[in-house]
Amino acid sequence: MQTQTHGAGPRLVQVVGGAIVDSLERPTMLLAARRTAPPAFAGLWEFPGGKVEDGESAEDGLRRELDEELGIAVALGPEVPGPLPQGWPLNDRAAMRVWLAEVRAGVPEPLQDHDQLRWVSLDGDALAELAWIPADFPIVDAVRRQAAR
Ligand SMILES: Nc1nc2c([nH]c(=O)n2[C@H]2C[C@H](O)[C@@H](COP(=O)(O)OP(=O)(O)OP(=O)(O)O)O2)c(=O)[nH]1
Repeated sequence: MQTQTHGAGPRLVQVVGGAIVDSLERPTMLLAARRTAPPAFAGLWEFPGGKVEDGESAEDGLRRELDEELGIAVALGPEVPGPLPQGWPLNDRAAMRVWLAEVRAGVPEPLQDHDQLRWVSLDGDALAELAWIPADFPIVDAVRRQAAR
């Protein structure tokens, strides 16, 4: 697991997540993934991804997690920048960097850590009505704004 310090700031576990869209060129749908564990997060929706390992870049960690969890290879698009150098705050111990991404090989399946995947329109209310992990709501908003550019 990788933790990062920035100046005198706190050590945060670095998590990475994929905002997988149907097309980086013209995004209309986002792939949401429903977690199976731990109990506090089971049944909530998230950006597939996970913790960056020691010696691994954030981007490589994201590619590895998306391969393990969904069985896909992706092309990464722009990062969805958060307020911290480590991306988006998740809790007092972890923050997540998020990239837009497009599937390049494979068909996403819930192989590990999820029991359901769902393509949801970036327009309209359906996305915000999903039961996301609470920390993810501002990220979902930012993804929508970035996808609309
Ligand atoms: N992947 C992911 N994790 C999130 C999101 N939002 C959020 O608060 N988290 C939290 C949940 C976990 O505490 C942490 C990520 O841990 P994880 O369990 O996905 O990491 P991992 O796949 O590397 O799993 P492990 O090795 O610790 O078992 O970040 C999100 O959108 N995606």
